[in-house]
Amino acid sequence: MSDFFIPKLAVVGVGLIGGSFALALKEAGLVGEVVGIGRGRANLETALKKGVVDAFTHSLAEGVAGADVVFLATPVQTLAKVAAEVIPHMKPGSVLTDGGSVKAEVICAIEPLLREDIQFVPGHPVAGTEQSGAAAAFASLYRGRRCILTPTSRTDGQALELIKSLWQAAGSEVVVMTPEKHDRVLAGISHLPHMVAYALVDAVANCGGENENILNYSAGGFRDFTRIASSDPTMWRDIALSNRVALLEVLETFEHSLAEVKRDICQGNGEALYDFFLRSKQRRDAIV
Ligand SMILES: NC(=O)c1ccc[n+]([C@@H]2O[C@H](COP(=O)([O-])OP(=O)(O)OC[C@H]3O[C@@H](n4cnc5c(N)ncnc54)[C@H](O)[C@@H]3O)[C@@H](O)[C@H]2O)c1
Ligand SMILES: O=C(O)C(=O)C[C@]1(C(=O)O)C=C[C@@H](O)C=C1
Repeated sequence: MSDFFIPKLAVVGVGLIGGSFALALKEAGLVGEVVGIGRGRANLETALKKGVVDAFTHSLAEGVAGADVVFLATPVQTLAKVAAEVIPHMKPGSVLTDGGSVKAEVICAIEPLLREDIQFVPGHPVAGTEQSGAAAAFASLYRGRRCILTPTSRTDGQALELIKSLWQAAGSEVVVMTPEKHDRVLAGISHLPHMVAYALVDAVANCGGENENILNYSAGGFRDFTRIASSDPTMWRDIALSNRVALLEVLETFEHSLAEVKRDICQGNGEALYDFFLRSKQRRDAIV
């Protein structure tokens, strides 16, 4: 048995992220019992049936009692509230961690709530799909992906190593960075693309006029580009609001890029358009 076996894991919010974490650790043989905590009974029953959790409860206090690790996987703007309810009931020596997509605001809200005898390791698996709920969870979600951990000066080194080992066991490469850098990077590579995808669907839906839904003619290009616009609106509302400063900055940069394309089209400047498209093609080709 590994020296970081977790006898009891509590997962608050048994959806895509929390459920997949539980499944990955179960598959790796690193957890004993998994208790799921949530609000919707049907989702928790699905989780139980799929073997994502071994038991579930609607009570945060009951669910986290005796747990060695508590993983928070609810929408970003609920994390601090959930943490406030969970922390008083956690076992001394246990570790609290999370999978929220925004870090600085969440950490600022959670750290003052911590007790001396529990540790907090903020994290974010950079992996997901446009699906949500326990039905969407799968054990290999994190395989070959990155997980970013954002420790602060208050984060305990041993707890950080434990959570790092768990994500590695789930198949992820673990990267450590500051919460502020995390939020800037994610604003660009994740939050902006989701805003653009939602806006694109809206814009194209409005292009056909009142009597025609031109989305019905959409093919590969539109569907590939907008897959992520099928993501959960609650999750993305929370991310947009919690990372508003970094997101507004990248939205402005995006507006400049779009304005450049628009200007070159307007001026019939084929050379500039070609150079612009080539530069972007080369940059994208280099990462896929
Ligand atoms: N979906 C992704 O691609 C992705 C990737 C990385 C991180 N994240 C982050 O992980 C977290 C969970 O996302 P997800 O995709 O698993 O969402 P999800 O909707 O699949 O699961 C979230 C679960 O939390 C439950 N929940 C909501 N509020 C709650 C509360 N107050 N108390 C208890 N349970 C509550 C919901 O009922 C749901 O079952 C979010 O913070 C999200 O930003 C998502
Ligand atoms: O692949 C997807 O559907 C995702 O949206 C996953 C994705 C992203 O890559 O932007 C979304 C949000 C996260 O916090 C991390 C990953």
